[in-house]
Amino acid sequence: MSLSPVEQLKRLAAERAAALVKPGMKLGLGTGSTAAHFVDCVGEKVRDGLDVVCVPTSERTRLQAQGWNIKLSTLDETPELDLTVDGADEFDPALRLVKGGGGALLREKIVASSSKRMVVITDASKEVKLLGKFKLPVEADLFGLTATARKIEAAAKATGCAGPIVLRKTADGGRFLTDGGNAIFDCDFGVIPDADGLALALNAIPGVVEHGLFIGLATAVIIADAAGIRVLGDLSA
Ligand SMILES: O=C(CO)[C@H](O)[C@H](O)COP(=O)(O)O
Repeated sequence: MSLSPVEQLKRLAAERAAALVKPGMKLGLGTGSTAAHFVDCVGEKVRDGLDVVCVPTSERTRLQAQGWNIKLSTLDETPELDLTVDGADEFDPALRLVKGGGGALLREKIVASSSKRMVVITDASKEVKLLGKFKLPVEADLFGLTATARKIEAAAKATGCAGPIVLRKTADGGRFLTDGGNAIFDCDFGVIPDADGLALALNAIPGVVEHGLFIGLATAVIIADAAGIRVLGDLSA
């Protein structure tokens, strides 16, 4: 199957990450079109005899991994992982991420935080100096959504940003629900001048289940562009 140029870059980044996988490892499998290439790479290795056990971050990824006969586990059975590989919607030079474009941010964050290393794979289009080009996904409990949205607005204002907050919809206009049954607000705050402060402020809102700011989780970012592979951070950390 021939891949479009951008899919080729995603595949290249995924292959670099797959080179980190060693027999016996416990892996977290991310969600999204880039992470899907990594699942394919792991699947090919498993087909060739590699023995690993993997925890998927979404039902979508679980189904894809099952298609490859990848041995799957849960964080209840396997609470500590060696390596998680996932995509991102954007990343900054300090390896802070925005994630959740695919709606899997909660499980992605739980899995990444249960992992010794989180390696992000991406093409160069996701690189930013300051986070905020991508609308920040915030996962919220269905109870009291309007009240929660107001608190999110206040948290943004208190940390120097503002903008429309829209409840995510499905393609056919229904309410988008995560694998955990929650809603997602897509927050168009523009540049986020204080991502650390905003993350803390969002953490303090009771109706917020999780948000897409991943801070202090990624240990490396593998970036594929026309010139080849670039790495931010430490792949061995
Ligand atoms: O956070 C995510 C899903 O919740 C994805 O990693 C993110 O949306 C990037 O996806 P893609 O690789 O398709 O651009």
